Amino acid sequence: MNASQPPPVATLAFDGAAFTHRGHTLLKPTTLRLSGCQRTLIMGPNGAGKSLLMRLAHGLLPPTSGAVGWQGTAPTQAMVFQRPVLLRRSALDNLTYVLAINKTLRPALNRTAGHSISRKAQAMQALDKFGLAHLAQRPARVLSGGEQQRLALARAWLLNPQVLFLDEPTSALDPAAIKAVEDAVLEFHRRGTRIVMSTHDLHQARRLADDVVFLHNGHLLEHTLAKQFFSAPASREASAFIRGELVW
Ligand SMILES: Nc1ncnc2c1ncn2[C@@H]1O[C@H](COP(=O)(O)OP(=O)(O)OP(=O)(O)O)[C@@H](O)[C@H]1O
Repeated sequence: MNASQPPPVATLAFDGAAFTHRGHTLLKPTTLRLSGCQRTLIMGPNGAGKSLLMRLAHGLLPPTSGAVGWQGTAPTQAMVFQRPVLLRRSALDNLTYVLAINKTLRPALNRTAGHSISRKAQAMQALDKFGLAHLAQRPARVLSGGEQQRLALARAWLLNPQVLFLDEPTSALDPAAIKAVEDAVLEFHRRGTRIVMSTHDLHQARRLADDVVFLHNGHLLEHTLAKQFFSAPASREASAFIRGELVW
């Protein structure tokens, strides 16, 4: 293996993992393997269980039965939500805070010509990368939806995660902001980050997916290569969803 290549990412395993709340099984027993450094898109109509699956995968929720875990060393992870969770501070301070509390950071940002650079300078680099440098002093919570999402991505960028989870990150954004998020996702992936992202946007999935996990009503119906999913889906529900006929 080339010394500059990132180490392979461990496999995420769902073994009969289910989530039940007040007697309702919202995610039926699910067995799934997510391996390799792919871009996996979790798809399905509203209420299918996409966010639940993402939260179980990222460890934010424990399954009520079955198991979810990494085979091998758990990778470093970050998650970007539909509505970013930002601190009541400036955009810049949201990033310097992350730098202060985390030890594993993007190495290229830690050094300039062999010298370490300040947290503020690293945060400014990340803001600049995501087109937010002019908004550094603006309170994060008054930024527009698209700007907040880019700030969330800049924060994730600083963490240099091996796996990035994104839960419908573009559902409230306009086309230009959607493109900015998609470009960022592609760049994360180019730099060696595994992507697991939920969306109900078929066009977006066609643009981004290597493989697709399709959920309907809490059931995992398909996990297949994107090409196959879009050309010859195996389930009736996925066929209807691709034709735009399956609303929920
Ligand atoms: N923590 C929770 N406790 C109770 N019910 C939940 C919880 N999380 C999700 N649900 C319910 O589980 C079902 C699936 O929700 P989920 O948010 O995973 O769907 P989704 O596929 O992400 O939908 P959307 O596209 O609308 O965001 C919904 O009926 C939701 O109300």
